[in-house]
Amino acid sequence: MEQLSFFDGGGQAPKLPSELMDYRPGFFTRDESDDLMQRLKATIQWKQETIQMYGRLLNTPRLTAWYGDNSKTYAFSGKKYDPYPWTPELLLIKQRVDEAAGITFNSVLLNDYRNGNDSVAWHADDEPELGLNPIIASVSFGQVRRFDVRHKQNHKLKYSVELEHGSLLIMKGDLQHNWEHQVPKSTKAIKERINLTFRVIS
Ligand SMILES: O=C(O)CCC(=O)C(=O)O
Ligand SMILES: [Fe+2]
Repeated sequence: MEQLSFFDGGGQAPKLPSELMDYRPGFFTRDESDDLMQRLKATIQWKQETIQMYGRLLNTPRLTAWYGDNSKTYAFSGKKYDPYPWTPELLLIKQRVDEAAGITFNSVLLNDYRNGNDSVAWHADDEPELGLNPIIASVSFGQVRRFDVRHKQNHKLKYSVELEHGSLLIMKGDLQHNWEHQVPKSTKAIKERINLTFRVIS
């Protein structure tokens, strides 16, 4: 097993541990990625969800959408979702991702980070219907954003990767069990990013 590195915030980000994450930049070509980003922006039924926090109703800081096989409902942040049926764009992406991961995914959660103010807070995708140590395949289009991973018991154990336009990140091992991840806000004026996380829901 590889030695875990401490991330000091400066210098080079450590190499990603291959038992947790497999990062493939350029999984989709630039032309494919430009085209898919535009099509997803136009065709996905994006929604601004709300979350109950500290007794207040807050807007989720990004737009989301849930697609997949119609029998697979998904409970997320205390709500139940019925997925929309697969679209041609999603099936095209899913086919490539299924092949790369060697898995037939049955659902996808989409996130639209409209600008640097949109983000996802520290969490793990550890809902029971995903099973123990699930494989989740994450596809990114548009603005490069930083994806941080930290160990739940030791926040100094931390990795970061810049998720590029057209990239694939396969999350595996105990990443959803012993680690958590985030996409932090950015104070810079940055563009839109769309992320898709393909999952197997039981
Ligand atoms: O946008 C990303 O790269 C991660 C999204 C994520 O963690 C999630 O939807 O559960
Ligand atoms: Fe996640």
